[in-house]
Amino acid sequence: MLQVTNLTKRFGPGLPPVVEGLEFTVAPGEILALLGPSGCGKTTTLRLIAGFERADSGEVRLQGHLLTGPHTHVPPERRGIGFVFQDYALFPHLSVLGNVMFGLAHLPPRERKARALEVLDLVGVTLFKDRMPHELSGGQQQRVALARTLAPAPRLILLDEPFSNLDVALRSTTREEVRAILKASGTSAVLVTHDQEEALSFADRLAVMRSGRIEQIGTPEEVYHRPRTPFVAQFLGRTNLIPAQAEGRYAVSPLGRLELDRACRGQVLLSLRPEHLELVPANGEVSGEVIAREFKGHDLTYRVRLGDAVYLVQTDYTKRFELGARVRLVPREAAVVVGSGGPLDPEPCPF
Ligand SMILES: Nc1ncnc2c1ncn2[C@@H]1O[C@H](COP(=O)(O)OP(=O)(O)OP(=O)(O)O)[C@@H](O)[C@H]1O
Repeated sequence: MLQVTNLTKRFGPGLPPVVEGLEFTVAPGEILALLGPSGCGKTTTLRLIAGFERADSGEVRLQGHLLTGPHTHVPPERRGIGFVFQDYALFPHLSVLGNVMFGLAHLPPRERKARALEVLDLVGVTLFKDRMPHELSGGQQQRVALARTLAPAPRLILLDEPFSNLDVALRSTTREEVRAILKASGTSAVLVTHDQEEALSFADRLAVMRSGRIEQIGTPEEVYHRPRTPFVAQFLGRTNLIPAQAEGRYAVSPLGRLELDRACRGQVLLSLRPEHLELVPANGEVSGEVIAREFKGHDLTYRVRLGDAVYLVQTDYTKRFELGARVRLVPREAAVVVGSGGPLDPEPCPF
């Protein structure tokens, strides 16, 4: 559906690129999330795809048609792409129905109304069709904004932090609903967010961006469980980064002998998430000390000092260890190799 090739953008001569050499595709009906810290170029990428910004180099194609290229810049209104912004941007002087009909000016009046009612029904706000935007809750306004974007049946929808103005509870339900609506209508989408949980739960695939580049792209499970760099491992939730000496499928580490997710040799940096470690009472072996405990309702997170390092371990709420308890850290999963140990590696891992 969407193909982005080698896309690069600078905001001035001599300035570093804000987006550099971006490459990704979005399949028909697929939802891709662009995730990354503030300022890494997510919104600029969306604006380049929408045509609000001109690229310095690279291509954007929709269903094979060139929209952005060396000598091509199709204007935003002729791209067949919908856009949902963070602040909904509903027209305050138009009713819900009026807002949704606005983007359908090309249709005869009767068809406009019928199509608007159809999408209002799809997003579940038909009851509010005659209300003004200020008479709706944030979540309802967001659904109307989505209806307005869906009404002209765009081939692709770009969503820029669309849930960030909603409170936590409304946010997750609206997110689920919007995902279901996109799936029901078979619309492809690119979502920009800096919220890891949102990207993991909303997207079919996600791209983790850093300083204008994609550091890793894959399904949420792949990127979460098999991060390929320390940055990706740390950005997608909490993790323990552990230096170790690899020898095939195992490594010697401060936690003892660890199984690795792939064969490697030499100094490596490993990632083990807090939920992939278990705490066991120690009986004289090499042990760590529980130095902090954080109760989070359904689970507990412990901080354990072992040697010079402090490790995070997440256990279920039934595992109780007192502060000062001596414990052993036992991995429940293979450690993930996320980096080589440094320039002195005799045979560094191939990344
Ligand atoms: N029109 C512009 N002129 C100059 N610099 C810009 C312009 N738009 C964005 N930038 C810069 O480009 C960089 C990337 O901005 P962008 O908005 O794409 O990041 P982002 O990842 O979406 O961040 P956030 O999560 O904070 O919205 C920032 O350093 C920003 O200041």
